[in-house]
Amino acid sequence: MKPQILLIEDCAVTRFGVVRYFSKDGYQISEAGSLAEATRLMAERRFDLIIIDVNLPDGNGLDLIRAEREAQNLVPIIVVTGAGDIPLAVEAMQCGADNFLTKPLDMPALSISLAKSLELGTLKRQSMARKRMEKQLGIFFGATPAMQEVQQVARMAVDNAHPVLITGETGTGKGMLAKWIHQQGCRAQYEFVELNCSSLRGEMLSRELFGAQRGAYTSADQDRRGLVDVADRGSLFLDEIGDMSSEVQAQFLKLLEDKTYRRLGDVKLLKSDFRLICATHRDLHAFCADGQFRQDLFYRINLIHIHLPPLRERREDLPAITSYLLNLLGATDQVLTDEVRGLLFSYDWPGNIREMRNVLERALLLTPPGGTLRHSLFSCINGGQRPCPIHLSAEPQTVQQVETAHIQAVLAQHGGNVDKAAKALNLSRATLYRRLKQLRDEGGC
Ligand SMILES: Nc1ncnc2c1ncn2[C@@H]1O[C@H](COP(=O)(O)OP(=O)(O)OP(=O)(O)O)[C@@H](O)[C@H]1O
Repeated sequence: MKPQILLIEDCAVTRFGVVRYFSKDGYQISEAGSLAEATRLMAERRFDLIIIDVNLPDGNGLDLIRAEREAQNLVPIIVVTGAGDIPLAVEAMQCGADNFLTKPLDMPALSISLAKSLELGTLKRQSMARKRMEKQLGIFFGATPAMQEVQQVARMAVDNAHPVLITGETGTGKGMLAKWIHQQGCRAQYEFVELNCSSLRGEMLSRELFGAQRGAYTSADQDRRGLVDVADRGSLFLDEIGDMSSEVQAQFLKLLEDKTYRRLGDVKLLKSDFRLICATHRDLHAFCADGQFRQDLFYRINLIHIHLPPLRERREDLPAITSYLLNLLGATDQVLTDEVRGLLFSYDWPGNIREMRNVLERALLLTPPGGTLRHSLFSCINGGQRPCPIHLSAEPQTVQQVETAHIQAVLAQHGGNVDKAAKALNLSRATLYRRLKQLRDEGGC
């Protein structure tokens, strides 16, 4: 990606010289002859560096520097002043400019300053991204073959720019995985922009995505950037894409195909280079079949598909996930007894990892200092109703149902410990794993 530079300078000759000199070095330079023009360009696009003259026909460049820094914008700024304006240059540095040069411009000196400031900008963004990342939770993958595959595909997704579609029930970690993919990749220093498509309908959703020009609708008193623009060079995460209304689906498909879009009420075509990650708990195949979701859009977003299995289909991971979450919640001293493991194992976790985290959090609050989780867990799972131990029903059952129930009961009895359960069932560990997988594939486990 070419570094995008905004040159704000009212002298056309100086602009011409700078553009000619730096375009051959692989920089993409946009020109503005006034503050108003600069503000318009900055509303449309993100720049990696700004070169600004202090005295402009419609105002003072210092005001722009102040506004950028107040808005916590880290873009590096180089100030250009006349030789006699040194006090102004000092003031510009106090306002947050990164460097200054005097006119007439010495191009090799500007070239060095440009390279250094760009490097500084990258370092600042990386440090911000690292801080953001540190605040976020780590992600737990798990050791079951299904989750190993998830991890493998997710790693492959990190290394390329194709759209990713993450499916799975609520609370399985779709949002977390989307963030993880963004943070591991080369776009991590730019924004991760998240939008839940089920929360907004029709025009509201397209306004949010594509932005709007001033006057496009009654309360639009200024130009508004869309999230597609904010995600430029970063990632755009569209959660619950299955709920996107059909008119927005058509607009979004056009953006993916043409790589351009228009703000609401605007005629100008805009560009944004974002990495697309989508998630849904819906069955998009079924949605396509009954016309609720566009097949062509589905093909576009489904290049890399990652399905996160629900917790009940990977019970073998339960003890490790529990320990992981307890660590995360600061309860490193809690020991998982076989009884607690059995309890966790005998519940289906319809809310998946989110529910498990909430249950553990609540249980820890109810546990007296130095106490064990046991009793509080019983009251927190399943709204205080102790989960029933798995037992054979009085209804007639198939052999497969009986076998499934028996395997689950034995695993629960041994706190999800596959070794112990296999011994009790007189099976080898490998056979038990194979049997579990087989029952799952048949929809029994
Ligand atoms: N792999 C994981 N490792 C650690 N914690 C997880 C993991 N997956 C989910 N969680 C926990 O569950 C919570 C919910 O995760 P997330 O929002 O990513 O799920 P989701 O599948 O996107 O849910 P929804 O479909 O309801 O939006 C997270 O905030 C985190 O606490």
